[in-house]
Amino acid sequence: MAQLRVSAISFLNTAPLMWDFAHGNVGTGFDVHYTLPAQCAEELRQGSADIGIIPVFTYALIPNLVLIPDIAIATKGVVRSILLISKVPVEQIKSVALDTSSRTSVNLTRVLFSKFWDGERSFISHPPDLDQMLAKCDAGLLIGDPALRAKTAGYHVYDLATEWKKFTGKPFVFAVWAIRMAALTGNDHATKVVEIFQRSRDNGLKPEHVDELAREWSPKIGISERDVHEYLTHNIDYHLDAENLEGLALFFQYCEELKLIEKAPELRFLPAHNWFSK
Ligand SMILES: C=C(O[C@@H]1C=C(C(=O)O)C=C[C@H]1O)C(=O)O
Repeated sequence: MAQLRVSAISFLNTAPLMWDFAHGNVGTGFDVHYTLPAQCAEELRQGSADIGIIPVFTYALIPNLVLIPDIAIATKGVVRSILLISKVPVEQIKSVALDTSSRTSVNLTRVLFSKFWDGERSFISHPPDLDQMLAKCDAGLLIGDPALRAKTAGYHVYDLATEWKKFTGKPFVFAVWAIRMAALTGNDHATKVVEIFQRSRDNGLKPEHVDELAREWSPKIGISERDVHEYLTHNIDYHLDAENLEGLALFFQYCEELKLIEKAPELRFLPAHNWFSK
């Protein structure tokens, strides 16, 4: 039986989701590798990966994907790792350098400027290097670990999930586990995928495992164990509950309005029971 190729994200925020994979508790059915969000989506699009924790924006662009229910990288409020860092207050920003790793937050930035921050700005894509970004533009968007590490003293810092919540009253969803339908048909592991990925998330979020992740990641990111702990338990929300789905629906609606996507996609979920027959 072929292994399912899993494209995972190398950022701290996905570490709880990957707990069982990192600790060998899922058997041999999965071939996991780690990359950046934009590349993760690209691998699913090309078919070089079967399952990926894709930027949710790209779900609207890639056909024939299904989602694993109730798992997300989301936030109900402050996210801490999606930052617009600016030399000037937001109303005065004319140009923005957007992190090349991102597909969701770059479009969240466009939505916030268009709908709530008074119109058009110029955008360029740029690798996540804050000094270089701010040498070229008024502001830079950083996501993930580079945002957690960024030295922001002296700049105006906008947490984009906080801004989204301020304007819409809703949570924000950044990433979801998506599967190429074609990869599941006839694969022995297909029937267990939902259970395996949800269990891995639940194990990763057990208090003793969050403590372990905090010890492991604190020196890697250069923030305190307490901050890592807080980030994984309070900032990031790992569930795709009804409230998060509402936030997601509104984001897709705005993306459609602004013609960033052709049409807000219908969300299709993999059922948790034995659905695929061999
Ligand atoms: C909250 C985050 O969500 C990320 C943001 C993404 C994006 O902007 O495309 C994609 C995947 C997520 O890992 C983060 O990494 O900081």
